[in-house]
Amino acid sequence: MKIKAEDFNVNIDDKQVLSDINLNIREKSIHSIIGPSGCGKSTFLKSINRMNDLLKNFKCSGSISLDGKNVYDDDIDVVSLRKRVGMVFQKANPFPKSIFENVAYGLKIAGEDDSGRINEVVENCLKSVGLWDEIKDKLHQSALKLSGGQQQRLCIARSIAVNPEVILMDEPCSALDPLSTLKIEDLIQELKKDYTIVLVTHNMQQASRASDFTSFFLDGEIIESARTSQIFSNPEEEKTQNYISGRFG
Ligand SMILES: Nc1ncnc2c1ncn2[C@@H]1O[C@H](COP(=O)(O)OP(=O)(O)OP(=O)(O)O)[C@@H](O)[C@H]1O
Repeated sequence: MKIKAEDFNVNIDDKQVLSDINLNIREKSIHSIIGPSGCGKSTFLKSINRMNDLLKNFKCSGSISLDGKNVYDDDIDVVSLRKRVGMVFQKANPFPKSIFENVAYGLKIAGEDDSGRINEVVENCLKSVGLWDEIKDKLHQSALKLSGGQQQRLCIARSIAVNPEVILMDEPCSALDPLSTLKIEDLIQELKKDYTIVLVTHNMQQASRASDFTSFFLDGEIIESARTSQIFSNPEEEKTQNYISGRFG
């Protein structure tokens, strides 16, 4: 397993937000996390690359392993962990810099100073996210002038530029129109060849179209985890059935 959560618990401000999470995420698969608002989806996602460390009053126990090594071990370097485990947020958040600089940023921070190499990576990443043809003549324009869907693809290009192993996506399409959403979903399928993807989504159709495995969270617990086809056609738990048929949440 690429990622393995074992008896993972989170408290924020003395409130238990995640309880005994046990979850396996396979390498080069797309794993959706679904569940009603406030059930702990984002908290779990951000625990994988320790983004929650930035929160005050965050406490966790149990483990989340990446390739068998607990990311909460004392000897883990959080900067290199976040390089291995990239993240794409709900609202596209390009830097207020040029398109080129957005993609080149992580490489430069990592010390790459060969401009030929940087140009090559920027071009390849923009091609991977299907943006190259649209924007190759305006690489030095501000990224903020792109449409929302283009900005989100740019943010995905930025995250893959540093060659991560896992990409965490927190409702990456929630601010996008249906056409841009479909483009991102197609892109996620392409990315699966090279990366392990964990996708938090409110959109049940998206989870069923886009992912291989799905976990249903409720009140900080995992109710059910299975192949996506099973979760949506024949869930074992009544609570899952109720949620996917829109009876709550
Ligand atoms: N920074 C924080 N400070 C205090 N409580 C928090 C914080 N972040 C999350 N929580 C609490 O943790 C619980 C889970 O929140 P989380 O954002 O993980 O849920 P979610 O399932 O992703 O919700 P949504 O679908 O609405 O984004 C909520 O009760 C929330 O109030």
